[in-house]
Amino acid sequence: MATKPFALLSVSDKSNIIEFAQGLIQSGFNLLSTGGTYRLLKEHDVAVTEVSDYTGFPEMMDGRVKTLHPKIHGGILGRRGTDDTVMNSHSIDRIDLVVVNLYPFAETIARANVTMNDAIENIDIGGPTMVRAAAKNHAHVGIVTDPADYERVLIALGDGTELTTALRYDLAVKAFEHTAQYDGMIANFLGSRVNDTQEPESFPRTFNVQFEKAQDLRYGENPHQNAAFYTENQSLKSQQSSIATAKQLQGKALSYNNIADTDAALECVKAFNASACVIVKHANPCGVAVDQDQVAAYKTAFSTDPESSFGGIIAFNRPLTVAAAKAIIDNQFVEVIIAPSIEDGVLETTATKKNVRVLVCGELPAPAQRDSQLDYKRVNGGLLVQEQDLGLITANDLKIVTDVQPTEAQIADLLFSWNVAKYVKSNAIVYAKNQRTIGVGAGQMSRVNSARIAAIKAEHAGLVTEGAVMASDAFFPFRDGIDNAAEVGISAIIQPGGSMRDDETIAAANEHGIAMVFTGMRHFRH
Ligand SMILES: NC(=O)c1ncn([C@@H]2O[C@H](COP(=O)(O)O)[C@@H](O)[C@H]2O)c1NC=O
Repeated sequence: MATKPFALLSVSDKSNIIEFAQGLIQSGFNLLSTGGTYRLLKEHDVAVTEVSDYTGFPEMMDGRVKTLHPKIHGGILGRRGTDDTVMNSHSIDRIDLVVVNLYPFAETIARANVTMNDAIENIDIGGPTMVRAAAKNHAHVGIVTDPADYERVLIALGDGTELTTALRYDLAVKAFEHTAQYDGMIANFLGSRVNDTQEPESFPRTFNVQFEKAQDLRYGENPHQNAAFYTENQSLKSQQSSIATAKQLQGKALSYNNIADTDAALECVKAFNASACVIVKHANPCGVAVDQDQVAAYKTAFSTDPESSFGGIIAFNRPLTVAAAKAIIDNQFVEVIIAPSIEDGVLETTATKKNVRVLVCGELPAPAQRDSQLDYKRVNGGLLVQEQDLGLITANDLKIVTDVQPTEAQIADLLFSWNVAKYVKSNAIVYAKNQRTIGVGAGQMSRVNSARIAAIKAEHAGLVTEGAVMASDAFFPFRDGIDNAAEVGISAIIQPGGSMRDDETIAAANEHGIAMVFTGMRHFRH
């Protein structure tokens, strides 16, 4: 029987494995390794025994069977103290540390034109078996699945081969999280195809995604609700900027509602190519403006609805300037400011209101380049899953349906208001002029009431609706919405069209001399 325990190294991602192996030898381990890992270590003069020499069985079936042997699994799973006799009688040595990372299934299925055979061959079997065995026996065995842990494991080992109970437990939880995510990915891939076909046919039969806790929250939407913020598992996470990638540079801890509203503001500001400012309150944009001058963009957005902007969330799609930060801090109570980055000096400016949360999220993708993510909505006892609404409309997509043709300036404002309406809860009505909102009517159960509210808000803010354009996130079921728009002086309307009474709304627009365009795309948001 070996006096020193074994560490078994079998890794697909071989980064830093040589240094780690050398460190393990110094700590007092003998090393066991599978083919590819063994060869790499040998090439670097690391003393190591090949698993096949130890078990007496060659690796076979193109690597499908390498470590699946009682001498390996007995060495990992044997209960020290309880199973010593049986281990001795079968010449099974202790394997006290298992270092495994799995076949790259995620990378394989992400490749264009991946074949089903490639995917199947990249389903690791022996690796997860060892990972789960070691994690189960964490009372005695350490399991390392992430090269990022090599350093802390070597430090913890020092000159010995024992890890603390706490570290073994932590590594075991991480190992089960790793295999759960790995198997979830496989189930999603196979479960969204029928009969071994290459192309996905549908959403998977079971929906398996892993979210990692980013932070505990003080409470949820209300103080009597516990809450936490989870972000998508690293391997699935989009690389694009989002609330999940954002870094907080100053201010109080983010609340549940802050995170939800910041997401709404950031996703809305991403819709604009030009420099824009979006102010969100209770998940709805209450002021939006496009202006190269960031201070002007902020001031104009704010002036749409100063009352609602109080305690709002403000998002920019350009680096935050000192001047814009100062304009905000001097002007209003704000919960969160988020921008791709900040200029030098911004934090000195915002520090005067130290509770204000300042976040940077990294450069934003162009509107047409946004990653397609899935949207989830929990219902009691279930989950609704859909593709994110990233539908884009350009001037070329617009169908002019009235006698009056919109001018170029009106088309620009129609598209602006359409972009805002997409981020306003339905029924959504947005009045806009000169690339700024004039009034936003959100979340009403009848469309005409949203239109009335947009007009009331404009009046309240001292803004003129005469000559403004109007966006409606869905078609007008009756002509009353158009009549209402005419009453407040709306000059052009953008809406999806598609109602059985489109003729009536077109006739109403013609009667009032309003230009109207159809997008053919609806943007309900609940
Ligand atoms: N089949 C087995 O018994 C087996 N044992 C370990 N592996 C995997 O083989 C990989 C390492 O292989 P190599 O050292 O040959 O490069 C690791 O990702 C490990 O998880 C196996 N491969 C697949 O199941």
